[in-house]
Amino acid sequence: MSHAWGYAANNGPDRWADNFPIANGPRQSPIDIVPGQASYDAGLKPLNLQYDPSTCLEILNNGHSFQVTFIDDTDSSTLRDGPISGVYRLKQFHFHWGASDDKGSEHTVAGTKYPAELHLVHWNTKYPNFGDAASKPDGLAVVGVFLKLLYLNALLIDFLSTLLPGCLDYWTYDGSLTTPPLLESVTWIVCKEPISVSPEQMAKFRSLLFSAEGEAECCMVDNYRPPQPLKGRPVRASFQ
Ligand SMILES: NS(=O)(=O)c1ccc2oc(=S)[nH]c2c1
Ligand SMILES: [Zn+2]
Repeated sequence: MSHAWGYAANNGPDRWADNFPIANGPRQSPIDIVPGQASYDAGLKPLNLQYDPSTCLEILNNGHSFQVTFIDDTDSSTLRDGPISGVYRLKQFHFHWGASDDKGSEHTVAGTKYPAELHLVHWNTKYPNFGDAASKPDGLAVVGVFLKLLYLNALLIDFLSTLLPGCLDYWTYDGSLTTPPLLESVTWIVCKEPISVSPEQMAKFRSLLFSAEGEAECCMVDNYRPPQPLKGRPVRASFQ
């Protein structure tokens, strides 16, 4: 039976535990990152991200976000080093955002919400595919990048906009998918430095629809899960 989970009052994050009891598990995501409580780990390596844009397969509205999916049958777009060992392949990236600029990110930094958050989803190639990896404690690695608004003219912002910040300092902790099935298989890597987005780009996000054709139009906004209990987990920083 397919679970009709969503972000509305009757099927949103507070109701997910009804069908996905792991929602109250020991390593749920997102979390509030408190920089002063993160411990610097000199053993953490710099992130090694190698992306080949030609392996982009399709852009789709999956009813919860819009997602850019990649061909993941070779090591053409990968994540190595950082807090992980081995090679993880990029499967897809997607975003979470708010109805207004004061909310939208899933992770927060000392309580601060950003207007949106990018998730670059990778799976551990020691497993045969994403689906199998998603059920393993070291199966997935998601790089989270905060988006902040920059009020520049459209030409300049298009020139500036990239998927990754210049500085790849990050926090890392063991967590989960932030949407059902909420599997506790994600090594989270959250970049300290946000990337910039224009008001026009944010407006485009907010013009997407949760609803399918023929249904009453419902704008895709506030598709974020709020921070979950840390339950004693360590949060490490790659920077001092
Ligand atoms: N929001 S997220 O934790 O990056 C994430 C990543 C991949 C996913 O696949 C399914 S299914 N739900 C997912 C949630
Ligand atoms: Zn996500």
